[in-house]
Amino acid sequence: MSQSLHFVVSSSRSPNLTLPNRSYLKLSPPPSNLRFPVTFVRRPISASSSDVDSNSPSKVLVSDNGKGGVLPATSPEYVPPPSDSSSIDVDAVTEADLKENGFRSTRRTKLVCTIGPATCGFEQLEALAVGGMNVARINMCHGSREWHRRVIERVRRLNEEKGFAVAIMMDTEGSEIHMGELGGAPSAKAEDGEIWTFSVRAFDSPRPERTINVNYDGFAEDVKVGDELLVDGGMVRFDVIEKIGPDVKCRCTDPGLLLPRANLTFWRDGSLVRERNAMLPTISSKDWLDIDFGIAEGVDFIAISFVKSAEVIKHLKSYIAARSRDSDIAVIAKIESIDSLKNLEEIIQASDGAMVARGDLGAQIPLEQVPSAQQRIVQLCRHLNKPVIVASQLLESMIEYPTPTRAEVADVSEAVRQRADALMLSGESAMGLFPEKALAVLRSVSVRIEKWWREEKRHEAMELPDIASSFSDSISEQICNSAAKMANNLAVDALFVYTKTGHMASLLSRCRPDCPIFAFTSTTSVRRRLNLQWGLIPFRLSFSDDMESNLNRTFSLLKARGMIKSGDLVIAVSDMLQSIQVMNVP
Ligand SMILES: Nc1ncnc2c1ncn2[C@@H]1O[C@H](COP(=O)(O)OP(=O)(O)OP(=O)(O)O)[C@@H](O)[C@H]1O
Ligand SMILES: CC(=O)C(=O)O
Ligand SMILES: [K+]
Ligand SMILES: [Mg+2]
Repeated sequence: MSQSLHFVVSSSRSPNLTLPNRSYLKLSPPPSNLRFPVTFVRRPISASSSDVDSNSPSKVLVSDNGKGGVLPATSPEYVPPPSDSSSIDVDAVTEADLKENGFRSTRRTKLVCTIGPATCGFEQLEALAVGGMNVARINMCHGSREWHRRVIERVRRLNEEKGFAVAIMMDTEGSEIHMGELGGAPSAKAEDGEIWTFSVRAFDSPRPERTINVNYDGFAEDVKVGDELLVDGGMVRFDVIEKIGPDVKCRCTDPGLLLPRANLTFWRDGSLVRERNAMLPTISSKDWLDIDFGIAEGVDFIAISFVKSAEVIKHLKSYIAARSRDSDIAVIAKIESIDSLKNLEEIIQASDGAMVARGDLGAQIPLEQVPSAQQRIVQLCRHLNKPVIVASQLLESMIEYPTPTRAEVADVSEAVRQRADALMLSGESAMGLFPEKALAVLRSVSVRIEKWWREEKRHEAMELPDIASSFSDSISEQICNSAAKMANNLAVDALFVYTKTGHMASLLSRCRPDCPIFAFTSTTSVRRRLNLQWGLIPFRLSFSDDMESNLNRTFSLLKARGMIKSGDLVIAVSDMLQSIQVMNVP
């Protein structure tokens, strides 16, 4: 195509217009059944180089060497272009990836890293960002607020100084039952047959031998002699043998390492016991203080642990809306309890995203039910257009070893094949010996499985249900579905979406198209949030309502930085003008 083909479907938002339920737009012949004006224009789109910010440096920081390794940063003094109206913000890693590997091999699956003692330094955080971390997660179960504040500060500085858009996710502690600290010890070993005391009493240090504090006051009343007590979902097991007031004596039946603040569950006749602890609030008083902290620090996501119902999500969202200036903190529901599975659809509907928190989920339902629960949650999230994270033990052995087990690679592959939005590292990045290597494994497995899926055309003919709640939403949804389908049929190089709130970008992402989606948005907070969603490459760019000038500017800016070239075929949509445009980059 030497000349660009440019067609616009425009509609006013008149409610009298009816859009056929699923009418995919075809290039030729023009659709005759659409009842709003359709214009086809054949004309080249011209780009003027005067728009290019001549100051934008486009030095390459790093790149993937195609074997899953990272080439070292060559330019530590890299300064990103200034965020003024004439520039476009994208990080150096994405830029290098696009230039060197082309659009097709960009990674679509996003990566979340839990930050802990192994990764909290500036250089360590930078290494993770360079290695592809899209979201940094801080877990309020561990560390002080001051510790978390410093991590947030460093991530923000990294974004400002190096042009990254790493988002921050704060994860609440929740009212789970867990052990206390081990008096400063990193762990304690429980041996087979040993008698340990679990008590709601707090102890002065040093902690009495073989004694563990439990954070839940009702513990001794809820458990019964004969119950089985599981630490961290079964890493260590005890039988309850005697109750003496606040103390519960237990015999170790599966020896292992007890870690500070490890999660505790108790089981009776093969099922999880949910006595009064089932009445514990999802958001504890400590969680509310942490949430206030998160709002004040302007985190991008708040993940709520042990969600039981949609009500708590709605409650938190209204709390955030009342307190946060732009109320743009997204709420992620962690699916890790039996109740959350019972109320799954309502919970996901009320949330801005979900996490398959397999660690605690596997301590609440039989392990063999976790894979089907994962598949159900991932599918439902995609149907409802909510980003979904698959979390816990993806590369657990890499806490200690530099290579993963084959089974772990297969597990990561399965999550990628399910087209989850994001994969998460927990202990691997928080306290493991090989955080960067673990991240590199997630990256290379993602890229490889995504490619395999495209080559084999393994995309299931997934009919996405209509989810729009208004007529204008319905137009957006149909446009995105059609644009994604056209992008696959025409094998375009990239989809462009100009979006203020990110909604159109997420609708495109939901279709999981073969090509990457360049999402242009004018605010840095929306850019960071889009970083959690499958296939989106978020750019910050100020743009107008005039799509032609937006496109011309974008082409000039991206061409000047070598990120696209003349002849690339692009489909563009926007949430200002409801249109689909197909064109070659001039
Ligand atoms: N901020 C921190 N300070 C110290 N250790 C941490 C921190 N964050 C995580 N860790 C360590 O990494 C491990 C894994 O982290 P992760 O966030 O998965 O926590 P978790 O305790 O398993 O609970 P959750 O169910 O909330 O994920 C923790 O058990 C803890 O040992
Ligand atoms: C991530 C988390 O909370 C879990 O897997 O339990
Ligand atoms: K947590
Ligand atoms: Mg959990």
